[in-house]
Amino acid sequence: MADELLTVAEMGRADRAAMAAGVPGPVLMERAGAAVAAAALARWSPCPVAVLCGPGNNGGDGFVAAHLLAERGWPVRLALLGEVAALRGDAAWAASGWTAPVERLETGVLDGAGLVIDALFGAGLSRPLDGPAADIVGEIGRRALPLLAVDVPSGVRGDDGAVLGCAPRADLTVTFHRRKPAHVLLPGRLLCGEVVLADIGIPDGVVEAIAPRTWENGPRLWGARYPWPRPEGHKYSRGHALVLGGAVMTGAARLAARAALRAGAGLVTIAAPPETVTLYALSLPSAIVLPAPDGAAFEALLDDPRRNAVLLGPGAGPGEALATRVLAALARDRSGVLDADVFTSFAGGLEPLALRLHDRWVLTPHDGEFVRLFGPLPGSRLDRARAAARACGAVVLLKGADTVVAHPDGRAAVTTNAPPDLATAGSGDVLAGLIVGLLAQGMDGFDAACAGAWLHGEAGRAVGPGLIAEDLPEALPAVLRRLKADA
Ligand SMILES: NC(=O)C1=CN([C@@H]2O[C@H](COP(=O)(O)OP(=O)(O)OC[C@H]3O[C@@H](n4cnc5c(N)ncnc54)[C@H](O)[C@@H]3O)[C@@H](O)[C@H]2O)[C@@H](O)CC1
Ligand SMILES: Nc1ncnc2c1ncn2[C@@H]1O[C@H](COP(=O)(O)OP(=O)(O)O)[C@@H](O)[C@H]1O
Ligand SMILES: [K+]
Repeated sequence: MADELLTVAEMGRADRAAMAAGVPGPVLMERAGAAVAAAALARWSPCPVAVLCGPGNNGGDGFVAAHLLAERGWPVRLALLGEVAALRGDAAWAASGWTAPVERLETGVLDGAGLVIDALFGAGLSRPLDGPAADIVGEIGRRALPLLAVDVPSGVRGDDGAVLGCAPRADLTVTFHRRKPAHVLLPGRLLCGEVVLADIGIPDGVVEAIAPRTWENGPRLWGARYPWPRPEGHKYSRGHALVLGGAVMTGAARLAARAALRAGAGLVTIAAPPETVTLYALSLPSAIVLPAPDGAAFEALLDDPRRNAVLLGPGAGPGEALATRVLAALARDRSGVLDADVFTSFAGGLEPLALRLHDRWVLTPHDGEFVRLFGPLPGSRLDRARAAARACGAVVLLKGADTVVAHPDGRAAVTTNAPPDLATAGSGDVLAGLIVGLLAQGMDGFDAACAGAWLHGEAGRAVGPGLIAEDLPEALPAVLRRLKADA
């Protein structure tokens, strides 16, 4: 499945470009409807079907699919929101191929149905569902009917996966040409069920011309630049990460350091408060643990240019001391990750960071931390992460079930492989460690954030139920072995 995600406007451009290149609208609609019918035939045994059509082209796809399923002998009832006479363009053409009755959109059309095809609204959804459309969506849920959604479950907004009014939960969603953000962002992703991407013959070259800026996160995005160890390499050629260790919450930096080592950093130094040196050293034999009693000692560690990537925040404790160390790291030519307590330390005061950040730094806030630093930005998680990256000049990774990575230049990726088992204390520290480990090996900020989030998700899946954060670094070798085998 292609990784690019098209906005509704970009998909409209793709449709128009295809038509301009000589593929007529009805041909696109015929192929879209045929893909819907094929998906129904592939997944369900013949059964009575209720096809629910809306007033636009999404409804047009429904008319085509209804016709093809009826041709195959499936008992089909079709109901339309509005009047046939009001249909325009390709949808009117599609309706003309349906000679059986067109029913009014009422819940009675669901009686006896073994499958519902939802072709009410797709890309054209412009306001919350109400009236008969909302009634029937509610009834589909109450009756728990199997559902195939055309393009998106009706009520889900294509650009951000938000639900306008209400939307049904589909078992299968058939979408066309490329997926939309709604197929990967929550809650849309959860309402789509399985997503099938159908080729409707939009010519090669259309996507390249549109040059989309959003992707599903996965190895195809960054795998070619993954920093596998080279035969002639040595530990000094694999980067050296410096992790600021806290005095009280020592687990966070320990998890992060371990993850940085597992990600392949050649060396990891933990800058530790003197009284904690033994603790850090005993629990992490492969890390270097050095005492850093004050800011000057930390700066001395930073001054060694071999320590090329820095992680600050996990377990560090918020406040002036952390803020000073962050600014010291940013004053040097390093890459790094800012996480956790950094966001509290700079709450409401982005400017000192924004002045110094650049795109070899990655900020990894969860939603709460994000608001603390960037304020309540409007829009979807994609919009907010993009706006934040632009505002601070660094890569922003907004954590959650649908983690978004955004670059200041507008590129963004949505991570879809993370299981909810990752929602456990310390899991974010591991993520920060993975990213700093990849940065130390020379990956750029966007690649490192995307790769780190994806590896984190895969490690989470490998462990599954019962996962605790300590398991994640240990799960990494098997994940990396598979990644390398597939490369
Ligand atoms: N050539 C094309 O443009 C193609 C379009 N395709 C299909 O066409 C769909 C997009 O078609 P449209 O742009 O016509 O949009 P839709 O069919 O999604 O809906 C547009 C219509 O619904 C009305 N509407 C929007 N929200 C409403 C609400 N909440 N309550 C009541 N009415 C509402 C609008 O006023 C408009 O009349 C895609 O999702 C896809 O399924 C496919 O056939 C492939 C080719
Ligand atoms: N429901 C979920 N599904 C998938 N991943 C999740 C979910 N909730 C949280 N996560 C992931 O778990 C990690 C939690 O990080 P964070 O909130 O910083 O925890 P901590 O500070 O305890 O380490 C993040 O990578 C986040 O994306
Ligand atoms: K739909």
